[in-house]
Amino acid sequence: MSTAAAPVRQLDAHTVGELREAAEKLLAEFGMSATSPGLLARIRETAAGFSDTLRHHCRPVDTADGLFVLRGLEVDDTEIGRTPAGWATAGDSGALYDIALLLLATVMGNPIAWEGQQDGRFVHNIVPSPGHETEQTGASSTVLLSPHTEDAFHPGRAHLLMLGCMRNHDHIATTAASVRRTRLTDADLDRLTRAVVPILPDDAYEAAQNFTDQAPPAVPTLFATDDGMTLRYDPAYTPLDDADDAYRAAYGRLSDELARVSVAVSLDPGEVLVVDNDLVVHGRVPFQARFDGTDRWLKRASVRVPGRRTRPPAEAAEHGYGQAALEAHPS
Ligand SMILES: O=C(O)CCC(=O)C(=O)O
Ligand SMILES: [Fe+2]
Repeated sequence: MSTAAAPVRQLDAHTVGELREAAEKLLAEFGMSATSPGLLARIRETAAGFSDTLRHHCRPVDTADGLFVLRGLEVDDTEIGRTPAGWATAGDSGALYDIALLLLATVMGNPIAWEGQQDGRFVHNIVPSPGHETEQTGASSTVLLSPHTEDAFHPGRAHLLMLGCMRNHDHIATTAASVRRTRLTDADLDRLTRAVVPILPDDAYEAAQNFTDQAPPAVPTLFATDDGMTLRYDPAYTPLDDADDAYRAAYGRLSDELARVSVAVSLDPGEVLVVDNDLVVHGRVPFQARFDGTDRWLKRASVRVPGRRTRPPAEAAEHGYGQAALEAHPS
């Protein structure tokens, strides 16, 4: 893994001010709730009025890295208070940044929330939680969070994943690997674009894991678009034992390639990592949590981009294990 610099989009002071003032105004107007329908409507209005400069910084990912870092926002380490001990007790901690993230997300597309995840909130708190150290979820710490497509089990998953950093004293890196940087033989590409095995719901979705109404659909790992390859990948939740040897071997070579091209991005407070969830798989290095209120703390938003053609049309028929995402801005 390399720590090669991710493409950075630096916001100038004026544009940061524009974003911050808008977020402060909405927070003052709506109190502390980051998800009321009234607030969401005002977020949409406000984002529509943003300057061309701010909008330009929110343009789609435009390199094969499949990601960028928005830099310029500042986070006052004292003002934000203690890192919550878990998402369930986070409440409105850092609510200003929930709103700032939703404003940016709304410029990029339509933020989504899942009823079955973090109480249906549009912005998730990603913090290490005692008792969850070794899980394959964002609450883990001592294990490597292996590279995955976010919400890979679902056809309505995000096109973009945004991770905004509140605190990261120990410089713990998010990992990211773009399928557009991998090299695979035509034979492997051919195998991996076939629908052979399903991707099952991850441990963040208890209700989906109990869904037994219909069989899990087999889905392709890779999909060739006019603009290049996209991927849907979550090995920890893919029953590869059900695939034949040739498929397993090809999948293994894809995993090796993703590891080879993986970059480590250690976010500083105020930075927002934007990952194209169709091009890039992300994860996190293992770390020792502090559990003393000063732990690493990220805010996460998921965004759909209307009209994208990065996925196989057959996805439209998938049941999504009974889960549905809520869109912040009804179309
Ligand atoms: O903690 C991180 O850097 C990433 C965690 C993750 O996979 C996520 O938030 O979706
Ligand atoms: Fe993730």
